[in-house]
Amino acid sequence: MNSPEVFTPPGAHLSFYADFIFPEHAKRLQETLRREIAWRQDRIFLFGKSHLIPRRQAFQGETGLHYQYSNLQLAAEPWHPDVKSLRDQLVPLCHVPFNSVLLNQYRTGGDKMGWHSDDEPELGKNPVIASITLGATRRFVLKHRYDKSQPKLTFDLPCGSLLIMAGQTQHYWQHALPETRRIHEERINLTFRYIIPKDTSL
Ligand SMILES: O=C(O)CCC(=O)C(=O)O
Ligand SMILES: [Fe+2]
Repeated sequence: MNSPEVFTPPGAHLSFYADFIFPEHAKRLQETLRREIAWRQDRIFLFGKSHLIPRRQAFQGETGLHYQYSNLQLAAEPWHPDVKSLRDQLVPLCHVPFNSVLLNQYRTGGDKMGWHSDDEPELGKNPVIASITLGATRRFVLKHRYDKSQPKLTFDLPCGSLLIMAGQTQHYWQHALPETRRIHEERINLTFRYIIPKDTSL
């Protein structure tokens, strides 16, 4: 594996590995996950109205973990073995004991994710998020939350790439995956996270 390209604009720390997974392996993995993941298209409520989210997703990890997102609470499903082996590669690389992953399936360029930060309290302070792309290259953009003079950052994330967001990135920056109508192929994205387990003994 080549060393990453590192980007450190004010308040962010991003490491980009263009070729984290070999192309043939990445392609096979995409096909396996497309077939074997229990993808769901949930509804969220925004300003009193219900919307189908513009992508499909799944949440996996250690038993008992939950991911809270808008009005949704997803309980962790058991690791898919191929997802678990990616986790096992990322733990020593990032020095983070990732215990969960959010999987997103963008069926075509019409599927997308709006501006947000991954700053839920259960991720703790300065969470490290490791993001793997399989399938179509889509544009991933970041913008500073407060300092509008900071230029936007754009990454074209290719199949098999890894982008690590670390440091204060989630406090000072938002990110999004805009729709790209000219793309008709699927992209699958896996964002590995460490969720602080709730102490159930209390
Ligand atoms: O699909 C992507 O690259 C971004 C996913 C993301 O931001 C998230 O899951 O929080
Ligand atoms: Fe995110």
